[in-house]
Amino acid sequence: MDGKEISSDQVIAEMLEMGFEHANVVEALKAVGPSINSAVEFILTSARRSGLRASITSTNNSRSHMGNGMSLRKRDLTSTHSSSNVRQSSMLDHFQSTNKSTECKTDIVDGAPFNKLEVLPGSMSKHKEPFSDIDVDSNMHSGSYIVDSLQELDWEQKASKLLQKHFGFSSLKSFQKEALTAWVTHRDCIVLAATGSGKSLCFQIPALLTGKVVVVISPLISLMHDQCLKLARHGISACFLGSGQPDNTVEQKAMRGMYSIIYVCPETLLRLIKPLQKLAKSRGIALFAIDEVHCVSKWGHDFRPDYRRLSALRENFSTSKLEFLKFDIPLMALTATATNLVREDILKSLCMSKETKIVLTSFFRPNLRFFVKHSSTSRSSYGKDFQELIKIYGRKQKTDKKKNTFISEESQEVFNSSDASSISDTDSVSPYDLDDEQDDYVEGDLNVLHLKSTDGSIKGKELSVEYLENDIDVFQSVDDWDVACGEFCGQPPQKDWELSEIVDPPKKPEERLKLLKEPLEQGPTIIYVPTRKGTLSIAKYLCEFGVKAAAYNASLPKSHLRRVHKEFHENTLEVVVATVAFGMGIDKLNVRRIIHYGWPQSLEAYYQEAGRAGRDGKLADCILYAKLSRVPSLLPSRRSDEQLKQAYIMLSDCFRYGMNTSYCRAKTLVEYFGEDFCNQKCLICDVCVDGPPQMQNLKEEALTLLQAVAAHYGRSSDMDCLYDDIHFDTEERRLREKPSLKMVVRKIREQSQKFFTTDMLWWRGLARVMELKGYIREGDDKNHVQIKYLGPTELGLKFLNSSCEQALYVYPEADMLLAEKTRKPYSSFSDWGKGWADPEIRRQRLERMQHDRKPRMVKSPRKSRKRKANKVKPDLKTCRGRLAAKLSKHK
Ligand SMILES: Nc1ncnc2c1ncn2[C@@H]1O[C@H](COP(=O)(O)OP(=O)(O)OP(=O)(O)O)[C@@H](O)[C@H]1O
Ligand SMILES: [Mg+2]
Repeated sequence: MDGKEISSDQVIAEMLEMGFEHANVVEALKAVGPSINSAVEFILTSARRSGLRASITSTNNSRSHMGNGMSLRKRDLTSTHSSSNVRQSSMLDHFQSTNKSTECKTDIVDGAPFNKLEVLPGSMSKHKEPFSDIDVDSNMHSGSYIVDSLQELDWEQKASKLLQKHFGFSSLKSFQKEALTAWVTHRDCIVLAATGSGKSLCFQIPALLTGKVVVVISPLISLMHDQCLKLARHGISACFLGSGQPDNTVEQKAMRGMYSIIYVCPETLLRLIKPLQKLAKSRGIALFAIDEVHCVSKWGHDFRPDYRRLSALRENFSTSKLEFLKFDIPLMALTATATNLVREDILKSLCMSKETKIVLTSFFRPNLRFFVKHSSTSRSSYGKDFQELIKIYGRKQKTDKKKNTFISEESQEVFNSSDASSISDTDSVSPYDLDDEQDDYVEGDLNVLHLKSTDGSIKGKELSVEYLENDIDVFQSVDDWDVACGEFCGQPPQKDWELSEIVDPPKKPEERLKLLKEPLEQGPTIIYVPTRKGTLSIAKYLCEFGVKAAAYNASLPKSHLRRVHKEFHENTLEVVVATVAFGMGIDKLNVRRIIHYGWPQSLEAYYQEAGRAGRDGKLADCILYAKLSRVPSLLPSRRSDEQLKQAYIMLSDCFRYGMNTSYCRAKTLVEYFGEDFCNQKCLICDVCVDGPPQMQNLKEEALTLLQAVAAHYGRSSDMDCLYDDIHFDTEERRLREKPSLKMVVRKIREQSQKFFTTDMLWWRGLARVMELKGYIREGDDKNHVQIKYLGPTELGLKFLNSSCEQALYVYPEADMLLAEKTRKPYSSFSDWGKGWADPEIRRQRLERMQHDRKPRMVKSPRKSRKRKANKVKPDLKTCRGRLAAKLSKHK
């Protein structure tokens, strides 16, 4: 008996579910009685004895008997397969998950790592031998098995059963079905599905369906660890390999086929090609899944060079390389954030087949409410910005700091030792927010400046520790995780899914509108900040108000980080204030708010982080607090020239997202990823709720700006334009060929009565709008987040020249509105106001303002030298030559 009384019917039912044929089971029961173990043993040995012929016959019989799944058949099964042989691995899962045998009962210690595979049922022991010893039929290969067994079993039905049994879900989502259908038909597949939509199941199910191994390539040890832990809870054995794996026997065991799912980082995978080829021959590899596949692409937001080398998968696991394969082992690439460009790059870099199936789900998450709010994101704005959080989570009185601070003592020390004074306290819109030099530097909030090297990359030693999260794999070393044993036994599935109720997010507009009236349910908040210091400072602030908050960044002690993870998952922590190190794959259902406190570096990163909210389908908020008056800067990272350029483009897209006032936020986001958003609006973001601002006819302003630009390039004289009064003297033109926005606005203010009080910030917005309309272009060949040096376009010149009366109605953007709001009410009657009317006084004032200006950052001597060198007056001959060339070019 298998540890307890069990009837023949039960044994038959269990074994049928495991995939054995009815006839074989009945025969086995006749021979050994109602014992699953003995019956399995009997079938396996008799199959081996009879040269596997019998099982083929029965497979065919059962196929006709079951009569389903035939449409999936791609090729004839000419080889001999040992269904029993391959099903041994299903058995492994089965025993681990159902805990039916006495042996299993002793093996599985609740919550403890699974380290006693050696004492699994006797039938398994053959497969515990080193792979060189495995008795493998050379005709048995992963591909034909999949087709064979899945046809006979109706994979959809079987998958549903497994889903219910292991995960407690009633059905596969349609995109999961699509991805699995591609896999069943041996096709490569790219799965592009929203964050939290359930991509992992697409590669977990194949392991359960076939009993073969699924190899998952993942970028972070923490992510692998997290997933292994979850799988174990759902009764699926898994392990992760790589530098973070403390137990060196795990790798050998994995290569012998003892885990259903193996997580590896790309480097490890490349090292293990040979053993994996042997594994493909022995237990079989059902699938290679490349999770977070956007890491492959240089155009993505989280490029990892090692991911590019994963083309080795196609090279080494194809029919041309491995004779025993009948088709290439399928690749499944998964991500939540890939633009069209990134998708193309993935296909090419991984050498995916021409028939690759692209499974695309909507990126739209109807239960997420997006907001953008202006804030200086400095200490002085905490009170205003976190008022709501304190109201929700805070205890009644300001509490004893020490008692309630969820920052470990070590991190407290880090905080105390940091120079808090370096955190800017200003909340006002400064006329210097548009800093001419800003984009030449990589700078941050904390006055920490880092120069790029001449090749555009950033030297390692010059990187600030404040921002390094992108360059550090937070948990990549052995010490980082207290993993007593890096293997995860499939324990009997626990019904922990019942703890969190998952609802279908509202799809219909009326349902979404209803959300507006609903308060957010209870649940934790994650605040993402760009700097490590910021995490400490905000967490400390919140703790002082009794909020259970904790900081999380890569510099903090690992014990603290582990505690934060644990308490966050256990709902003990209310707010985690983190850098991007609190990273990919955080899968907690009830996160109610994701707050970004400072500009993210790309919309991809933003959407991925924001996507951690509301995975239970209930309403959740994604709020971006950013200093809208300031053009964001790139955080330091090692980048090639090409990557730097791309990084600027992505940051610029993100900046535009923040500046937008008229286009639904959700629509912007999903369209960014190439999706046609079928809804006009999400109805619940700030733009949809508040409505766009009133359109303004800015024709005069636009013409004035164009006129000033054209004048600089010497184009106004040959044109019949209305605004001929703005001119640059030739000296100015000679000294600086490219007119910066600042310079142009200064000219406009000086020479046009009407515009002398207008704010720089306002013109910045207009310049961006005009760039989008194609009237002006960036006149510099360097990278900028926002148009900086203005150049006219043909379309712009046409517009300038046209005598058409048509108005130019545009929606003012966020910076323009901000400028209007903070506009100083200069009265034309005040002395100050009158002074501005006088060109000489105005010139003096502007000059004084330039002088009074405090340096915003420590500028490196090297850069200053460069700038000085730029200012050296060129000789007359050179200037004339340049001007002549320019004019002839324009004519
Ligand atoms: N068929 C299903 N029915 C109901 N819930 C599901 C289903 N498939 C997956 N889920 C649940 O969806 C949640 C998210 O799953 P998963 O971590 O795989 O998401 P993901 O798409 O990989 O997200 P990310 O992009 O953040 O990695 C999990 O809690 C999972 O249990
Ligand atoms: Mg995932």
